[in-house]
Amino acid sequence: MSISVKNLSKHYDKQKAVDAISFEGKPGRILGFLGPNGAGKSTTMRMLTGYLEPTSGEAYISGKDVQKEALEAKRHIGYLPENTPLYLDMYVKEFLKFIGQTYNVPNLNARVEEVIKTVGLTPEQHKKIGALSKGYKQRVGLAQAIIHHPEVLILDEPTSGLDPNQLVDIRALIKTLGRDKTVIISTHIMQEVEAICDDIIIINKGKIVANDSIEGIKKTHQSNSLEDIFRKLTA
Ligand SMILES: Nc1ncnc2c1ncn2[C@@H]1O[C@H](COP(=O)(O)OP(=O)(O)OP(=O)(O)O)[C@@H](O)[C@H]1O
Repeated sequence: MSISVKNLSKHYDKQKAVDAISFEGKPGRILGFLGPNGAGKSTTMRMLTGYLEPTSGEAYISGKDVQKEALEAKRHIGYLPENTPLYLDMYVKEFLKFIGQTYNVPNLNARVEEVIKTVGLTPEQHKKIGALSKGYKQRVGLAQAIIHHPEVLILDEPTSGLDPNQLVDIRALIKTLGRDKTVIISTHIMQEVEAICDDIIIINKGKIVANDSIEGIKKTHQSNSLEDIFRKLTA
């Protein structure tokens, strides 16, 4: 499995932000990681990427322990954090080259050109990042996440704040990127899950309350509405 999580927990004092969760992410599938505000989504994502130390439990990316083999694991991870932190004063290409260098990406100039095309940044490629619209900034975020050919993409609320047109474009892009990667995407937007995800995990108060394919969860709950199922499981 490209993503394997075993009994992962994060406690803040007495609060169990993430409480002994286990799940797997499969290659070529997009996994939606859903939950209400404060459920533990970002905390899980940050532990998966090795940026936050778990209180207990393990996470493996492409077979590498994110704590014990952090550098190896990071080579297989493309991460788009919530609110996409970017260097606004850098030019698009300058930034992508900078990120590519940190991963020692071979033939970097050609790879930068390639990712710019892949994410649809061509018309804006000569601008400073600070001058881009939110949708194009998000494309830069996705470009930096894929530049080193990671097997696993971890996307934390990748479409928040986008207008309806950009939303459709970025979702289509994620779907395309997901064909040959394992993607985990955190969101609380049900239409997003319907539009792009194959599998779904619902987390509530730090615990997993559902883990199934989209068809599977609808069948189990005898409902076609993910919104109703979500409310039932997280109320
Ligand atoms: N550094 C921290 N110190 C204390 N509590 C924290 C810290 N980070 C997160 N928490 C708490 O852990 C819980 C889970 O937070 P998390 O950000 O993972 O939720 P989330 O599902 O991503 O929420 P949202 O949808 O609002 O982004 C929340 O109750 C939050 O207040």
